[in-house]
Amino acid sequence: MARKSDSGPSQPSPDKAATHLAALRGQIDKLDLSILDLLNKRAAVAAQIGKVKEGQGGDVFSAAREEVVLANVLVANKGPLDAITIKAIFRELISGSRAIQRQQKIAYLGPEFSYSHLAAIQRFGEASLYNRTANIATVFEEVIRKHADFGVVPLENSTDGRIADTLDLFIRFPDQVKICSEIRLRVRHHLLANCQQSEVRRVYSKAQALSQCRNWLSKNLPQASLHEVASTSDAAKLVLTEPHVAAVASRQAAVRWGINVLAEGVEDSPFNETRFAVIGLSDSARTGNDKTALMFQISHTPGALADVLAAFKSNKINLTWIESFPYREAKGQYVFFVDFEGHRDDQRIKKVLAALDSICDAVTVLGSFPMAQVADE
Ligand SMILES: O=C(O)C(=O)C[C@]1(C(=O)O)C=C[C@@H](O)C=C1
Repeated sequence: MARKSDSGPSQPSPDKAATHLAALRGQIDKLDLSILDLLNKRAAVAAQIGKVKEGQGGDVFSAAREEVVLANVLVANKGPLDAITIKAIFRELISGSRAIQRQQKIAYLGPEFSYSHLAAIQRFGEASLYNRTANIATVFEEVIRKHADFGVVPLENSTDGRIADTLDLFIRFPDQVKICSEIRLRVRHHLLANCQQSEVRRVYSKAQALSQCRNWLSKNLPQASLHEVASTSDAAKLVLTEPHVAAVASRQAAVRWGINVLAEGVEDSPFNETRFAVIGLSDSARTGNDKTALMFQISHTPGALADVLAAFKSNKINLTWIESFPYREAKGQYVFFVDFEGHRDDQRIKKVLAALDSICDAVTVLGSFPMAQVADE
């Protein structure tokens, strides 16, 4: 008597499977053409919007509108594609729309594949033109001189706190640039090398990246010495020229220079994140889920800072960031930076800004912008 197979449901014959596969691929080919048609119909509408904006002298990039577009599709999405995939698809779609309207030039702190570059691509997609600069001051200057439409500058990271150069530049150029968008980038570091992990003798990276991976490196590469270089990209390039060398850098750097990823996610903190500001000549319209950034100076009198904080408290405004920064022009004076929930057009924010005007020696609104979610690089 023939024994029943215990290997589960019977498999279709190879011929049947091949026919089925071809039929499914045929469905995908047809769907792709429909999607392509819809993509170009959408792009044609975006081109018309571009003409309207041109007539009004409006900006191509609208951070507020892009938030709404993304929220609409994410709420409507029933899968099986996940939110990360939908976001990535729409990011590139919108990037393409902007390029049709007028290609946007984005200045960022280089080199290529620095985390500033990755953050810029997160926000502006592949269809924008990117202009790398040697320092953060040049990003500000490029925007002010209108050589770039926008600039991407780091504000703070979760391990080392504020980025002093950026805060200093907001003080040096008050009212000349505005923050129109923020980018929160989940920073993942990887160990890149073209030798075995046991053969690594030297590890290169930027100072912050080495400090963010210190525990992992001492546990997993006790035989290697650590060396600071100007950027994670420079570190990756050294892997190509020196033997027994590894770099702590991004996945994109590994792909760009054809280096193996020996270990992924070697950062010590699972919450390693850098927050960036997108600077332009104006800030963003209200979305209902916004933040505002400002800097202020107060007199050296008892309770002056407490009065400022009390104005936020009495208007029930949640602060999301506060930093004090030495003011170079006057010894012993400080400039305070705060971010809080709400848009400068909200009634309660207008109230608090009016209160700060009477308490502070100087107040500069750096901009209102949509509150960002953390994005994976
Ligand atoms: O709605 C607009 O203002 C558009 O230009 C369209 C669009 C989009 O593709 O959805 C493109 C660029 C803007 O930053 C926002 C949205």
